[in-house]
Amino acid sequence: MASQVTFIGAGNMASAIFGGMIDNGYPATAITATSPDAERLTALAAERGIHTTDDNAAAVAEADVVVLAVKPQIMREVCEGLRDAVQARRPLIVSVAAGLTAETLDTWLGGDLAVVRCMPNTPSLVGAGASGLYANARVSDAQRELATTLLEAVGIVEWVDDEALLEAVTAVSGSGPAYFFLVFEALEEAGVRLGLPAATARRLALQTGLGAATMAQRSEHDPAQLRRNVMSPGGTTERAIHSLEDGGLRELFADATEACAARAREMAAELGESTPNR
Ligand SMILES: NC(=O)C1=CN([C@@H]2O[C@H](COP(=O)(O)OP(=O)(O)OC[C@H]3O[C@@H](n4cnc5c(N)ncnc54)[C@H](OP(=O)(O)O)[C@@H]3O)[C@@H](O)[C@H]2O)C=CC1
Ligand SMILES: O=C(O)[C@@H]1CCC=N1
Repeated sequence: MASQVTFIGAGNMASAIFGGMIDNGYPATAITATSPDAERLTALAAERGIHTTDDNAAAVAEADVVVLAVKPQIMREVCEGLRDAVQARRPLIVSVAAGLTAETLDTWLGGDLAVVRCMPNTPSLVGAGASGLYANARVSDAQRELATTLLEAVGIVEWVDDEALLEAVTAVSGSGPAYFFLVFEALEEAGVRLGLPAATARRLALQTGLGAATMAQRSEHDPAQLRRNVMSPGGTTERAIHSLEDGGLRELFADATEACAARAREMAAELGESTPNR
């Protein structure tokens, strides 16, 4: 029988994950989602066939997995409201919230729980996500598999064995979609400067990004080799790549990801400061 999965919060990230699960054949009747928004719950029940309720604690009573999918700023209040129900049931806790450590969540929920912490990214909303996952010591192999199944419903999953590495995951893939969006913006602007209509430049830039990523995923060659394959000696790409390298592109990415990871650490400290038992 399928594990009972309860989503606390039925917003973008939660609906992407349970939508992906259902599309992959997971029984909708084994899924419950909660929200304070009654209209949203009615629509979700009708469209997806899942159970819905505005009572978080009741939704946890029979759950095998509880996915915490509310904003980090309200997570403490939500967890404290769930504490008794979670301690009575002791389900696997899966959090997709940015910046909150497994230990902080465990403390807010009363302690001694199996907690999986995820860093997803927004392309999960179109089934092309990339998530980094970390499990605390209480998570069993079967629970790891379950967490993998949930997050693989919206993309690829990479496990890290040190929670601090989720900062690196944030720097590469959590925040990463924004880097590529910036590149698309810059490429479109550059195309317009060279005379292309904006719509044409955008379509060409986006399709090129999609094509390059698809090709790199399918190829037996690494991205460096694929890049060299485009760079005919003495040709146009060579000039462009030299210009990007001379402009310090690699160093810019190193600096940007360092800054991102540093901010992830700061945010964890800021959000963790409100931990009751610290
Ligand atoms: N790495 C990344 O890029 C991403 C990370 N995330 C993480 O995912 C989490 C959810 O984000 P996202 O889905 O975008 O946010 P949304 O605002 O779309 O979803 C949060 C949902 O929680 C509901 N909610 C508010 N209060 C409660 C409550 N007390 N009990 C139950 N539900 C409640 C909200 O309802 P209402 O709107 O009515 O208040 C809303 O539907 C965040 O913690 C975020 O950090 C998400 C997206 C990407
Ligand atoms: O920018 C942020 O803080 C969040 C975390 C990763 C992506 N968005």
